[in-house]
Amino acid sequence: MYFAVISIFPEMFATIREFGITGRAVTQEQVTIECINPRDYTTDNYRRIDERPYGGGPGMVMMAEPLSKAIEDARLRAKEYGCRVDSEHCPVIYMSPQGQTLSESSVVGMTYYDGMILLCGRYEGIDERLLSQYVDMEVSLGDYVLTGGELPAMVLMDSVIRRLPDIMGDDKSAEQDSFVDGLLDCPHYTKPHEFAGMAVPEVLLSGHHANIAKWRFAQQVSRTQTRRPDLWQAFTPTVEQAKWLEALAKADKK
Ligand SMILES: Cc1cccc(C(=O)NCC2(NC(=O)c3cccc4nocc34)CCCC2)c1
Repeated sequence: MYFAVISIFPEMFATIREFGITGRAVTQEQVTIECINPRDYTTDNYRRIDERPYGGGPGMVMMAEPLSKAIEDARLRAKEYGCRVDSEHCPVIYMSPQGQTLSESSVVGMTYYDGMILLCGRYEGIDERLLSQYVDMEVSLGDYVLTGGELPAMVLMDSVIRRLPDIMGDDKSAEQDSFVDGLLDCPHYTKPHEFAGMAVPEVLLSGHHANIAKWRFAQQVSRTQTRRPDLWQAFTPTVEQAKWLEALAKADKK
């Protein structure tokens, strides 16, 4: 999968290009992450990419021109990489507080793209005419104020990359399965057996896999009910999980 990131701080993206599972995906060429700096598309001596806002007010606004050239170049590179460069297969996504909030379901949808071109804002934002001309989709990480769109872009890329086929391999984490079915995660334990006077729940030492799976599911259910009643409301159990829920309900009645 091809990612082009348009940002004035390309060095930030070493975080996902050089570490962990995303870094391995890049090394193994399952994923390409190209960083494009709009400053390289300026024509003035000061390499301006921002200007004072029309209408006054604090801060600066990112200019349309350099960003438009950067996006055009990103499209060329995406095409060279083999992407079908249109909004269905390689959208221009603006990381923005005005966007749709990122969710696991929208992440899954993005794994079907050939690629994506991610636009990261800084300062007060980007000239609206650039957005209306080039942006296919605005995506937000959530309702809080940040200094830039780079971290949201990395979160989006991380969540998409880990969902691509052949990335997680045998270390596919249980966490992926749990949250995908809309439940919070169960507790995890590892060596040593004792820590700060606390042992490990006996069932996890029993080697009884069915009981262990039931205990973990029960933990996911109770944690979701207590910590995220909104997720619990929306939870739709599989046939298997519905059976386990019945068994749990019966057990609670005893
Ligand atoms: C709730 C709210 C209202 C008004 C402004 C801002 C704000 O933070 N504005 C600053 C910028 N914020 C983000 O890019 C950004 C922020 C948050 C989540 C995101 N998910 O993707 C990109 C995101 C926009 C231009 C430069 C950074 C936030």
